[in-house]
Amino acid sequence: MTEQNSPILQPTGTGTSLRCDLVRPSQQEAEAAVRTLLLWAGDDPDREGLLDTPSRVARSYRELFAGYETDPVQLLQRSFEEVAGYDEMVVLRDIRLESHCEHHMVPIIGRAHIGYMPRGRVVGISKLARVVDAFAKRLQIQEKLTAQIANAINDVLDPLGVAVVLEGSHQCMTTRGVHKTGVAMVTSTMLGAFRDDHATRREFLSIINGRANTFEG
Ligand SMILES: Nc1nc2c(ncn2[C@@H]2O[C@H](COP(=O)(O)OP(=O)(O)OP(=O)(O)O)[C@@H](O)[C@H]2O)c(=O)[nH]1
Ligand SMILES: [Zn+2]
Repeated sequence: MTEQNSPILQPTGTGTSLRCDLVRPSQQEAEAAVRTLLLWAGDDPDREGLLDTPSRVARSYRELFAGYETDPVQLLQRSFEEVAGYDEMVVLRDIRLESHCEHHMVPIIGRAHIGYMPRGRVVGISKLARVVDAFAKRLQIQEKLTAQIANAINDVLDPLGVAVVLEGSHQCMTTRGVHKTGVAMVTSTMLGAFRDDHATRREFLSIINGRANTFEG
């Protein structure tokens, strides 16, 4: 099924706008779907412990997939020009990453590292972490997530360059399927100076590698 005709809300293109032509089912319909899955798993949705599970899962989905409600462009709109001529790279490393893979709907846990070379304007650093969440709290593959974060920062801030590196542990590989633990998927998108200038890229990579490289998957 292609992105064009997929019946779920999802980002288009490089990923800052959402399809709005899709109708969200009611809470009641979502709960009925969870009930069906409980039966499918082989359990009894009417036993005491599972009675509230459909409504909990529906609420939990709102939280886990809150990124569909967030506009990353808006998050990056507020920037500051009073930086006393600061024109070196800004790096935010080890941003906790929590996402869900679009194939199995199980967690991807890891870290994001973001660098950019400001062109006279900087953004509040928490906004970079919020942009990670805006895209991560959707159904994702890691390559697309990486590109979306980098492209959003590049499009809105128009910096001299952007670098995004993600390290992710995919639970669809650790708790099911091939069952390989301790595997990190590493993806990167380098734009502008980080793509064209080897020294800039090296400086960024040495900054993000200057610490213990472990995370809980
Ligand atoms: N490239 C990429 N692959 C991913 C990502 N997350 C999960 N996958 C892979 O997506 C693939 C889906 O493959 P399928 O053969 O359709 O699904 P499956 O039968 O459940 O595959 P197994 O996981 O091998 O059991 C698997 O190889 C996953 O490891 C991701 O972020 N990027
Ligand atoms: Zn998966």
